[in-house]
Amino acid sequence: MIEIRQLSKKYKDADRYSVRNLDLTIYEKEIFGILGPNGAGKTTLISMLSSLLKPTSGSFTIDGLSYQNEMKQLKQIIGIVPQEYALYPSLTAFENLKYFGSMYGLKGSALHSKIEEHLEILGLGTFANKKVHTFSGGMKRRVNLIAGILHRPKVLFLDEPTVGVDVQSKNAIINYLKELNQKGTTILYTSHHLNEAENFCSHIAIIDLGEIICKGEPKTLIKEHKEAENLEEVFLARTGKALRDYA
Ligand SMILES: Nc1ncnc2c1ncn2[C@@H]1O[C@H](COP(=O)(O)OP(=O)(O)OP(=O)(O)O)[C@@H](O)[C@H]1O
Repeated sequence: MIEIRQLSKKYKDADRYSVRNLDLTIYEKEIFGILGPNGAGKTTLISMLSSLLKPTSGSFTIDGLSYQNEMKQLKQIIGIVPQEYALYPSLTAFENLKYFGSMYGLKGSALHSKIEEHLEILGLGTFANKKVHTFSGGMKRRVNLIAGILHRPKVLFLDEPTVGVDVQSKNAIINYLKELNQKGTTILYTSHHLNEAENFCSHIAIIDLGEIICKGEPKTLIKEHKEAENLEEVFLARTGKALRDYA
């Protein structure tokens, strides 16, 4: 489904690669977690795959479509939920979602009922006509999520979709994503919540300094690390305890 070959990114004027010669295959219907310390290259990787950032070298295909030659078709089959809210604060939740839906060619009563349905599922039905700047962080995260999936993408990219939200919102978001996955959406997400990733992901890769240092099913990785009882302990065993500060 997603074939990544020798993908690299070096930002202008940077003295090191943020993603380096990365090879990875993600299969259809997987929930794949990209985990790693601060500055490991998670956002850089997901931004390249979701066509927000141009790779320095290497290639990838999504559902057989190449980012170099078939970008237009590729953009139609992916959904993006970025780390920063991509919402207009002075518009209502409904108006925001109408705008995002129309960007994907959705319109009329079909779009309206889709928006209402999703707002309802994510507990925002009664807030449809309230301006987004009045929303809490958890409410904004849920609207941000709906904006990325209204067009029913085959592949969904999410960059830390549960950062800064309470347990209830996190629960609603994760359950909703599981449902989408069961209906056939392949999910690639980044997170620092290793407990969440352990339960949510079918497969994970830990990256550090732009390279994959281990990958597999969470349960298998925990078994392979004799000293580890959970994914967080695998993570610390593989990435160490040193702080990661780069500028
Ligand atoms: N626009 C940019 N220009 C230069 N360097 C950048 C830019 N964006 C990111 N970097 C650098 O690239 C590296 C990878 O950053 P990236 O944001 O991809 O990491 P991350 O794993 O998502 O980190 P975090 O967990 O903190 O979000 C870091 O060293 C960062 O400083």
